[in-house]
Amino acid sequence: MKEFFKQYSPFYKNYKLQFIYAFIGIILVASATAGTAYAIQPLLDDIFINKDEEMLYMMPVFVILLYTAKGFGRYIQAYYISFIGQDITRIVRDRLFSHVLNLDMDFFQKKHGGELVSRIINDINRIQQAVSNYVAEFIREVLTIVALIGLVIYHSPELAFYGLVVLPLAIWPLSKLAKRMKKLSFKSQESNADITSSLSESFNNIEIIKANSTEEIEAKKFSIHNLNFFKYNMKAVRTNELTSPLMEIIGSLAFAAVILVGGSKVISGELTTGTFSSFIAALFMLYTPIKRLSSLYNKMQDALAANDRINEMLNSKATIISGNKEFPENIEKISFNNVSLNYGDFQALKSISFEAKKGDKIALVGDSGGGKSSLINTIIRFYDISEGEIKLNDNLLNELSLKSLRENISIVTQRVYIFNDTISANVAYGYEIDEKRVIEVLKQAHAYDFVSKMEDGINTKLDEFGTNLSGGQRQRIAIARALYKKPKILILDEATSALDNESESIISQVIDDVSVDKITFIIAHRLSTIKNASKIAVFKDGEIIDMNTEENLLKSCKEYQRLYNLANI
Ligand SMILES: Nc1ncnc2c1ncn2[C@@H]1O[C@H](COP(=O)(O)OP(=O)(O)OP(=O)(O)O)[C@@H](O)[C@H]1O
Repeated sequence: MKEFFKQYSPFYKNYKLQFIYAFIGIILVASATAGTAYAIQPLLDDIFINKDEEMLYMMPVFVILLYTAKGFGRYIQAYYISFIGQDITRIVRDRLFSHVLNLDMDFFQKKHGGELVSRIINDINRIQQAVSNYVAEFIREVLTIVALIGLVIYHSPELAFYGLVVLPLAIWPLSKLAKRMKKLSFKSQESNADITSSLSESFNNIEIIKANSTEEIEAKKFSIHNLNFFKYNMKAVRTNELTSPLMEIIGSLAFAAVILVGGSKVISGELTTGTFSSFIAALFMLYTPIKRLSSLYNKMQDALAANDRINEMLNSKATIISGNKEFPENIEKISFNNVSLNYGDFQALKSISFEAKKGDKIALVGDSGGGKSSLINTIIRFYDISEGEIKLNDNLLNELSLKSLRENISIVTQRVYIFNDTISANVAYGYEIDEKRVIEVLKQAHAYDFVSKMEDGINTKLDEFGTNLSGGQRQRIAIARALYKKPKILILDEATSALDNESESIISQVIDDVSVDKITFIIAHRLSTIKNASKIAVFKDGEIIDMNTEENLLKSCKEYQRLYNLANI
């Protein structure tokens, strides 16, 4: 808990004014609560017993004032405290999202998208209450307790002793309950993340679910996660709700003692009825904030568990570190020297060495799993190599700034990413929209024909998955996006796989034209796509077993002959 507040206290200094207003509210609530208990004594002694008429008119005014002050105090406290909580969580959520976006590709491969969504939304919501409301409630309840304890001691120190002596008894069971709450909160949050993951998986894979009629299977899988969530929540409710009866039973012991001792003092005339009633009222009122404090402590455990999960993410660091050199103005060559790449224990690339020059179109071919995409991963630094070196001109790849490196590389993969925005914003993604250039690259990508026929042309809105486009049209938009930023390295990973033969051959021509001032890598299973490649690298089990022109490979490389024959069956 100390750690938690240490982590969030630096935020508080930005909210000095809001804290002052909230604190005024808290003081009003605490003192009005104690005032209400105090009011019972003059009510009984002066009005009912001494029949004091002046008091009869003063008391109603006093009570209205007390409750108005309490209501007003509660309102400003609630408003300003919520403001602080909402604002801190907004900032933490922004920070967490941009931190996560900057983590390695590997992190995203291992974590489920739904789990990340759950942490950024649900876990942060759970800390919102803790950073603000719980703090305010804590202060308010403590002040109320102090004011009420002051009042009971003022009325009768002896009775106060009997009324309060049992309190320490409650500490041990309450702390046990709190520990259990933290454990349960952690489990409940994990199963909440499972629910979100399961939902996002189902909606992302809806096509395959429908095509295989697996709605029922998926619904059953979901209901298992849902049931787990329910079970953990119910366990948490059981634990949390125990606090209240526990406190009440302990409180009843105190009341019993007070009635016995206090009652006999009233009978013997040592105490007035009014003082005794006011004392009892204060004691009653005292147990409410104490009960609230202990349930606050339990709820805090939920926030602590959420915070542990948030910190786990904030503490994961990117291992792909940016260099500080700019990408060379004029790219001459890229060279691979004995490059290996491991994914954990698995070696995906083994001793790769070759060089590609400006204007080269390097085709990467080979069986599935051969390592072609892994090579691309090393160029764009989605993964860092385990051995060897990659150089751009004479700069080591990892000496370049990541931003500059990625600004100068365009990659088109088989999976096309469309953002929920206009066609022009999708094409110019990450850059200022220059409509002339958008149209130019759409034409190059052979996409302008269909775009210009759309109702709003390049301003037509696409949805997130580009469902208002065909597969081939989506690919053309992706190719236009890749050309828009005038990359110095162009990577096409099965980028034309969804195109018909005619469009594919036109786009191959376009690629030939644009590739003169860049280095182009092309991965394609359709060998017609790579017929104009300057060199073809043949991958097998993470190695390049041969690299040559198609003509030479057909003469001397058995593996290429095999691929060629397979492709031409
Ligand atoms: N992120 C990853 N983590 C662990 N292993 C991976 C990862 N990406 C790829 N691999 C493994 O590395 C090997 C090479 O994969 P890669 O994607 O480079 O092959 P590929 O030649 O591009 O295949 P395809 O033609 O099917 O796209 C495969 O065995 C694959 O399972």
